[in-house]
Amino acid sequence: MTDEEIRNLTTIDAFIQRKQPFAIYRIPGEEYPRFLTQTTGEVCLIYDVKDLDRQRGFVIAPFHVSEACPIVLIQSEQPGQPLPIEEGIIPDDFSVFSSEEESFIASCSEEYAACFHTFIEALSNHTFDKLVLSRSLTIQKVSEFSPLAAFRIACRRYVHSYIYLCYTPQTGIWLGSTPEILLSGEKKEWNTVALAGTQPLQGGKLPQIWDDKNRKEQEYVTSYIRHQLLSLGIRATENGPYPAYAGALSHLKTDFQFSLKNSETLGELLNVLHPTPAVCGLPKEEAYRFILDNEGYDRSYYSGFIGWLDPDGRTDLYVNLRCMQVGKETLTFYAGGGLLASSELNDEWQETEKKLQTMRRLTPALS
Ligand SMILES: C=C(O[C@H]1C=CC=C(C(=O)O)[C@@H]1O)C(=O)O
Repeated sequence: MTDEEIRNLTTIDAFIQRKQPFAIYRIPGEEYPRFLTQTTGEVCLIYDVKDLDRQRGFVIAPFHVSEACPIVLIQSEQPGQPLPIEEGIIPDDFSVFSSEEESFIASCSEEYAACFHTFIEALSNHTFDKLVLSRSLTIQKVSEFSPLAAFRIACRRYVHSYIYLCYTPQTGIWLGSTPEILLSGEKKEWNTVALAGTQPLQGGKLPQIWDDKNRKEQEYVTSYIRHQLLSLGIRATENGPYPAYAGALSHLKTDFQFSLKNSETLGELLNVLHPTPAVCGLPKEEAYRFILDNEGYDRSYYSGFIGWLDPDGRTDLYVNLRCMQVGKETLTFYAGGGLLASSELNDEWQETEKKLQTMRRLTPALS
């Protein structure tokens, strides 16, 4: 493959045809996306988050690890290399919806309503303090859909988010734009965030007033992360909560900064953090089981985590939110929201509709 071919990524389809794993990702604040591939051997399959200790590579981890849905590690020799993608790769006829044209489904599906009531009952009887209910939406793929063009548009539109497009034979093609760091850092300086609570931007600006439900939802995540870090003897510096950008939405965010004596046990740390109550619930283990038993569909790699892991270099792992799986004929979008006992069915449905739009607005309209 020539430099020119990589730059224009005309060979992306060829990678998939050859079943060659790759990832392209754009870290917020960086100008160019980074590209990596595994040129020899098979990707590494891992069946326990703890086994990520001392591993290096591009990680694609599911919400729930199983035989059918393992953690996949693309073992590239080096981290992604900056790739100046040309603007010209976005076809002229690629329609990007403006927010006025976006189509929201006003009333919720029966499946969602049934799950919502099951979840609310378990919250009202105090079995749980918080639960995250999610869903997927599958649409037919139009022939003009190009994952790479969608990736490029996402980079341009969602400057504050981590954008990725990846493929392995085990996971298929995934594309996402996530605002949530799970773990990032290098050497002695590390970060994570507590991100929850959702409001649309107001005239493109961050909303400054947040109601009690949103604040409480986010506080649960903050105190969980504080507690989990302390369980490993990690005392973090906290900053927040403050409103942060996430595409056309905003969330409340608290930053955690901490040092690690060594980075030999990042797998153990990830196992303690994942899944946070931003995607799961409290108490953690019971909420995890409850979601697997009652959500009614398979989250697959949505609400898992994704990104470059390197105990001897830099790590940038994000929670896999606002994502889609690109099938042969279909596109499947995923989104969820945190529920408290006081949550309202329609509000929560609308919130998932807005989150689904993050990816939907990157796809050409069905004619
Ligand atoms: C679970 C999702 O978002 C999480 C992150 C930020 C805000 C959230 C919320 O307000 O519910 C969710 O906890 C999702 O996008 O699917």
